[in-house]
Amino acid sequence: MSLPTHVRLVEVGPRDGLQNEKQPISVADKVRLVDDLSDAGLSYIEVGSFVSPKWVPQMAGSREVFAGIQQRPGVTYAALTPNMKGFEAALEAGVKEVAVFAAASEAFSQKNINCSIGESLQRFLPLLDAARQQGIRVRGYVSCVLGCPYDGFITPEQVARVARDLFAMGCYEVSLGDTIGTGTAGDTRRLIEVVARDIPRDKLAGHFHDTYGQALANIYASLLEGVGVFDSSVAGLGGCPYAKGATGNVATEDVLYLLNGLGIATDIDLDRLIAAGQRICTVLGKSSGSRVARARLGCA
Ligand SMILES: CC(C)(COP(=O)([O-])OP(=O)([O-])OC[C@H]1O[C@@H](n2cnc3c(N)ncnc32)[C@H](O)[C@@H]1OP(=O)([O-])[O-])[C@@H](O)C(=O)NCCC(=O)NCCSC(=O)C[C@@](C)(O)CC(=O)[O-]
Repeated sequence: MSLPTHVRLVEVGPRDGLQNEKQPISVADKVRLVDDLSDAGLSYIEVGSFVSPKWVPQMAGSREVFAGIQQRPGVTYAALTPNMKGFEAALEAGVKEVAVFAAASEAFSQKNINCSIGESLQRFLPLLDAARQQGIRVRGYVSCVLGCPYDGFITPEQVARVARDLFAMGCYEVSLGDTIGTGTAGDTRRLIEVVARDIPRDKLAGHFHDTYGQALANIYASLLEGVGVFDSSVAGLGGCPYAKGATGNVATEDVLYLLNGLGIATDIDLDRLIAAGQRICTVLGKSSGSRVARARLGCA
């Protein structure tokens, strides 16, 4: 299979990247991050989540962040919504695209959203119905596709069942999340092969955490399998509050460098992206998780 000529990057830094940060981050800093990312050319930005503030306190200000950002034409600003309550809050905040999130592992589903996989899918049904009526697009996530922090090994067939259900329910795209970053390129190819029996490859996305340093290899493997959408996080920020020890998503800067090297178009400006990452890293008081940013800034 030949490589795609264009790839869409879904920037999850403001959501996945920040949700696990313990220190308070001001709405102004979050707004600045989102605006910096759209300035850099990102066309899809996950801005926040409408989840319980008791579960993920850092996302409590998502409504204010949506109110503060400059919404540029052609850019999708999305939010996670686990249930109808979250969906309604997102609508009130003017959100035009949302994502629901399920897991391939029962234990992770319980820890993350306090219900079984089956119950989570039932919860999403009215949300997807309401979204259809309102003309809101819904993206679907499946977590733990290449391993679970509680259940360990996950088969591609387990993932395929949940992905197929999300797609059949009306999610226009399903993002396959290697939540704990243990997957390898071989695992990734086998996973896509199995999931693609039910879902067209151009409706799949890859979401790779870089815990074991395999994320770029897994993205390359996914490209070879015909997947052309990847989630990434500026400066490699992040981690999941319900997956202890998991590091951030693959850094957007590093993915962009890979894609540029393959001659795959993205319309993203690497220098501006690095600057956006540096600014938020300064706010957080940490160094960038992007190898490319560190090399370019002379601090590799
Ligand atoms: C799903 C629930 C709400 C269930 O949590 P629950 O406790 O079972 O919910 P409940 O319906 O029993 O309600 C309990 C309380 O939460 C409130 N509540 C209920 N829903 C909402 C809402 N939407 N927004 C705000 N508040 C809400 C509700 O009003 C009530 O408030 P109280 O009466 O106690 O004051 C909870 O477990 C939750 O919020 N979980 C979110 C976890 C999360 O955000 N995890 C990180 C995102 S997933 C991820 O990072 C993985 C991903 C996507 O990146 C891919 C990958 O890497 O794998």
